[in-house]
Amino acid sequence: MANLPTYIGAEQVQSVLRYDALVARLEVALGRFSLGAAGGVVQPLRAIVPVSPHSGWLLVMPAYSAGDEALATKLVTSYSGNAGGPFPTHQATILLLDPANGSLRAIMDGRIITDMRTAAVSAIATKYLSPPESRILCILGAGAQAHSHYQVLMQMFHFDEVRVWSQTWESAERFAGAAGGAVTPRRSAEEAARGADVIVTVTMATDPVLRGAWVKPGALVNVVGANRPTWREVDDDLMQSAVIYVDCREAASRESGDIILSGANIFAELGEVINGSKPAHREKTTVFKSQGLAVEDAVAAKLVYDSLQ
Ligand SMILES: NC(=O)c1ccc[n+]([C@@H]2O[C@H](COP(=O)([O-])OP(=O)(O)OC[C@H]3O[C@@H](n4cnc5c(N)ncnc54)[C@H](O)[C@@H]3O)[C@@H](O)[C@H]2O)c1
Ligand SMILES: O=C(O)[C@@H]1CCCCN1
Repeated sequence: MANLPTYIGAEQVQSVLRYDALVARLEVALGRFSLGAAGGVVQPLRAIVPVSPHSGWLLVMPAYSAGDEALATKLVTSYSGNAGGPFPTHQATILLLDPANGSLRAIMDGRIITDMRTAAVSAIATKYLSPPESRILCILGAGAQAHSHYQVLMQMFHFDEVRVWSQTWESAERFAGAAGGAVTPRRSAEEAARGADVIVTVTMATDPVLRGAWVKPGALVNVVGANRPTWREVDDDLMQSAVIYVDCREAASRESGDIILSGANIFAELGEVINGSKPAHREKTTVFKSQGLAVEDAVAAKLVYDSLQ
């Protein structure tokens, strides 16, 4: 009889998942994804179920990567009303299956993986697209993604100065306190963003929190939030003046308000830059629009599972 599936909780995921290994795997996975059928990644557009009475969303995200022997689906919920309460705004579970026979191998916490793989992908975008000798990092938002982005970006790059802005001064101060000396809270998004070389937007905003007028020419903006067709995190000015990179053309064109409502042209997928088929315009102002890909979760979950064998 087949073995029962293993349950892998958040603490266990956290104890084995390391950014260096994750970034390396995701860079390969993004490259494969952007090769199309030749890359061996199968990933339909995710199903998104509104839970309207509770202002929530359920996203079902399946993917298979032949090169990684990873078959999984993530169930992730996004409930902005959970902010400040006992439940996180984003909660997730990943089901990892055996591609050889379709049997369930593991049921795994997906919250830590969501936080870490999203930040790791932004770090890969930063590696390819940020201006050389970037010194100042700006983080808009102070939640789970702000923390994971801070961790991986400080691990992979050298920033002399890190600024954070959030909806409330208290949350920005709390973030700075938890992060340690290098981070200073700012009173406004404009104050935080002006002069920064790399900007990360990781908010639950539905209207722009960042204006193109504040962005230093040549900077990279990793736009991580506003993952609904009517939601915005950045304004038209930025979207129309920057070179736009995305994780997945199809997802960005269908799900991202910043892409759809600005009418901005997508220049390339990050995987195309990794594969060398599209250039990285480091000298220009760039936006990396991240929507989040199921293949990132599948590869991360396989990495966790293998680390525990
Ligand atoms: N691209 C991806 O792969 C991906 C993956 C996971 C989460 N996300 C998105 O990233 C964003 C951050 O997620 P999180 O898990 O850190 O959430 P979180 O709830 O932990 O943090 C959200 C932050 O945004 C701030 N905020 C909320 N409403 C705001 C508003 N109207 N204006 C400005 N700031 C506001 C909050 O104060 C908080 O600091 C969300 O939009 C989420 O859906 C994207
Ligand atoms: O890829 C993800 O996991 C997230 C979930 C929340 C909405 C945006 N994308």
